[in-house]
Amino acid sequence: MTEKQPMSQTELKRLVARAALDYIVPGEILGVGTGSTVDQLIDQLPGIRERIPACVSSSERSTKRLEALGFKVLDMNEVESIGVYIDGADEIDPGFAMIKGGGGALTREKIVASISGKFVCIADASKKVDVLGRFPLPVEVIPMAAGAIRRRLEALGASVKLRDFVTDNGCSILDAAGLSISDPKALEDEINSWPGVVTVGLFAHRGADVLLLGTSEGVKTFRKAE
Ligand SMILES: O=C(CO)[C@H](O)[C@H](O)COP(=O)(O)O
Repeated sequence: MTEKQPMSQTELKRLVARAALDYIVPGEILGVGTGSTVDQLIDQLPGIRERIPACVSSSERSTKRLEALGFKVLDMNEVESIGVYIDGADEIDPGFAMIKGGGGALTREKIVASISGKFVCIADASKKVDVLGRFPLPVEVIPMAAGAIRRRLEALGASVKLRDFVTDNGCSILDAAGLSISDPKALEDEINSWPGVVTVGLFAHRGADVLLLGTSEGVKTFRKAE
């Protein structure tokens, strides 16, 4: 008898992406995030094309992929609200606060999420943690402030690296490792208050509403407590 092989991370991502299709409301504009899990989602959207009149995307990368598949991508200024936003995460805690921005799209992700009624997070099981901070926290900054923000993050105990990357907004990203984030809302507020910070990749005030987690036993669905 052949033993069943464990699913690869890519297969888990495909699985949760497929499960997210059920959350798409026919006729509503869809908010589309960024990353390898979302790429799996985008690749499955043509199968339900007739349900999606248009999308709002959180990055040039996702926009290109959506447009290549023939989807209409609206500028966010043309849209007042979005029903459902589907995106991945680098980490998610039991309160549904997330670290995002591993792919560098944190600011636009936060903007699109802010006008979305429901945030559906799609992630493989490795992303679920008890306390945020194992994944380095991305902070998008105005380039001239990078040194000052780095020092402030180091004062919090982080070890900080400047990412070799320019965001879609023409800004820089600092990755702050070694923070154990027990109060994500307070840290989100604090870092966002520093002059020169565009966005911190903590999504605590606007966390996820639904988590679709890809596990070896299949997709597990978690809903945020009211
Ligand atoms: O926040 C993000 C991009 O800015 C992504 O959602 C996050 O990095 C997860 O990516 P992946 O699905 O590739 O693991």
